[in-house]
Amino acid sequence: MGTNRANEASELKVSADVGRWLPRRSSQAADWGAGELLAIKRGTTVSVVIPARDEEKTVGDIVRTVRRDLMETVPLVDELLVVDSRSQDATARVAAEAGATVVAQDSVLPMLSGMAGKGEALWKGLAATTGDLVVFVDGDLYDFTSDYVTGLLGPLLTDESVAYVKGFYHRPLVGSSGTDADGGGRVTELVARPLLNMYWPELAGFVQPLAGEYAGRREVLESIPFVVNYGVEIGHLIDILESRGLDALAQVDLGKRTHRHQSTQALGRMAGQIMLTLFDRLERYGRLISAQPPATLLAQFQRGESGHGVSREMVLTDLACQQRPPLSGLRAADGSGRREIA
Ligand SMILES: O=c1ccn([C@@H]2O[C@H](COP(=O)(O)OP(=O)(O)O)[C@@H](O)[C@H]2O)c(=O)[nH]1
Ligand SMILES: O=C(O)[C@@H](COP(=O)(O)O)O[C@H]1O[C@H](CO)[C@@H](O)[C@H](O)[C@H]1O
Repeated sequence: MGTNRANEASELKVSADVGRWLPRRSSQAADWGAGELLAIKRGTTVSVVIPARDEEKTVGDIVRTVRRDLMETVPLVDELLVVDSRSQDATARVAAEAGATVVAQDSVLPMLSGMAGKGEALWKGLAATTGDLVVFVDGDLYDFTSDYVTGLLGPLLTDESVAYVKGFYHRPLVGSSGTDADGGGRVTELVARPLLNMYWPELAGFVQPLAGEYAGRREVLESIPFVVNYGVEIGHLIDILESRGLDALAQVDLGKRTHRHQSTQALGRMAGQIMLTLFDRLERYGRLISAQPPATLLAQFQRGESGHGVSREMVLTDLACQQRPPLSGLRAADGSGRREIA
């Protein structure tokens, strides 16, 4: 099997474009200090948006860290919003007590019927904030530091040709039997990376294409649709590549990222959502025309009362790729010209 490490002389190589992109658009969080960025920031405003569904255990520390380091000590961040994504726990209270502005996902743009999903929370967070630059940080992180935010802002504040920055990190998989130092990112390694390398090899240089920490210019984020479920990240990457080119994208090494892990079956549903998003983009951008559109119903089997002759419970989920339109279109329709339209 033709396998080689990139630094060995061998016939296998990523494309010349990716080879040029990697050193030019990859950096480290340590390259960007909060004080230096504050000096560069001037009139540019920054919003941090945290999508949070049932994150009472972790969201408070993340909020306190952003407030302490990047709003009180160095006022780099102007707005800190937690989007309470239909939580059943004390996420909203914990986030508010820690100093965040909190908005219920379904209360944003209430004229629209609410939808469930991470992408919905992110899109509503974008609508409910006003910053020129928007930083998205997951609410289930255990080792978040404010370097995540300064690292993501660095390329955006120092290079106007950069539109969108993804974090990357080592991703331990923490389980009951111990920690696998690089076992995390299971859907990334098993689904997203292989498919992106097959159909969008221009994106092969992204170390963590599904990273939940990323930042972008508002005008860019408001110009693209948001898949309302876990397909949101892969949808962003493909849409921005197609609309603005690879050089508008960058990535920053944020060190290590530990987060709450979902079950294998939950990741199966996530994988299906990501695949359906990718198939939707394959059709949208003419990279693959399928005679038969993929089905969206996923059947999974769990221990449970017998049925269907297989002595397991069959659990059905519709993974359809539903999406919100670019916010810029809503704003135009709203006619108010107001940046915040929620
Ligand atoms: O419907 C949802 C699903 C997820 N999330 C949040 O999105 C982030 C990433 O989701 P999750 O941890 O479930 O994904 P994973 O990191 O396991 O891939 C977390 O802060 C979740 O609370 C959300 O706000 N709404
Ligand atoms: O990268 C992945 O494979 C998944 C699952 O990570 P783990 O295997 O639980 O470490 O996590 C990411 O994927 C989601 C879909 O794009 C993002 O929304 C999450 O923020 C990100 O953690």
